[in-house]
Amino acid sequence: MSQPLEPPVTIAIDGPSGSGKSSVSKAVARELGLTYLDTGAMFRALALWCVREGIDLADQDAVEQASRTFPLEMGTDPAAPAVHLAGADVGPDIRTQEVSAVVSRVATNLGVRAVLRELQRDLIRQARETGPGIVVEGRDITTVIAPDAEVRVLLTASEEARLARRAKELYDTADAQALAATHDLVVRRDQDDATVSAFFEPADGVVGIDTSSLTFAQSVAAVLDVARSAAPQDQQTPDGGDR
Ligand SMILES: Nc1ncnc2c1ncn2[C@@H]1O[C@H](COP(=O)(O)OP(=O)(O)O)[C@@H](O)[C@H]1O
Ligand SMILES: Nc1ccn([C@H]2C[C@H](O)[C@@H](COP(=O)(O)OP(=O)(O)O)O2)c(=O)n1
Repeated sequence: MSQPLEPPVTIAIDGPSGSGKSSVSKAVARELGLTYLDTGAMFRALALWCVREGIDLADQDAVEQASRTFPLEMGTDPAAPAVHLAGADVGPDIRTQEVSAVVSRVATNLGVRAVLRELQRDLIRQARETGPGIVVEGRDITTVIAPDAEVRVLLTASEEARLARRAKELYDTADAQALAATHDLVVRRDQDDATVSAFFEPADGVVGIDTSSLTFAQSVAAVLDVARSAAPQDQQTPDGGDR
């Protein structure tokens, strides 16, 4: 039997759009009794805030300034991961196609990334100080935000599988029309996002899991297997070879 995970633990999960990050991360957090942070929701909330405040997304300095002051509150309960702006629940608002279409403009702003990086690290630190740990998902968690996480996973899936999942989610079908409508929200967005983060190939020490031909339950089980077989840090080889 593998070594059990010893708290506090950070499970970092990255991957492209539709690879299963959000749904799998929430399920893993619930199963292991950990909290959950959706870092994509932070970029989405900032994009929504800028749209509502009339801040030009092309004005890099203005958007960076907004990222320092916008009234964001992130919930970390995996059963109900709420996102609030100025006290109002914006969970559904940040996932509209309007926000999805522009969020990469905010996420590719390097000033914004530096500001949100500190917020994300603070939330991880708090979770580790006050509980057994956290599952954090995004594009650069395994590489930039928490490269020292006890468990690091990159979820991937073929473009075809990812498009079909998103189309089914949005249009309840993956017919040709739905796939075409989803293309911009998945493929174009990933191309843009990949200019500032590397999330198509696992970095050194990161376990890659291809979910293309897995069911949702199998994807969750695969990540739980990786988590449960991660040896405590002090028992790992210097090059992380036993991850
Ligand atoms: N094998 C699978 N692994 C993960 N998610 C899957 C799988 N098959 C279908 N899905 C579905 O794909 C959709 C996209 O998953 P999501 O977690 O939103 O991805 P991401 O956060 O990476 O964009 C969800 O509706 C999810 O339930
Ligand atoms: N750590 C992160 C998380 C998300 N992003 C970007 C990538 C996406 O365009 C947006 C929204 O991310 P989100 O994970 O919600 O996207 P999807 O679940 O794939 O639709 O933010 C990022 O650049 N870095």
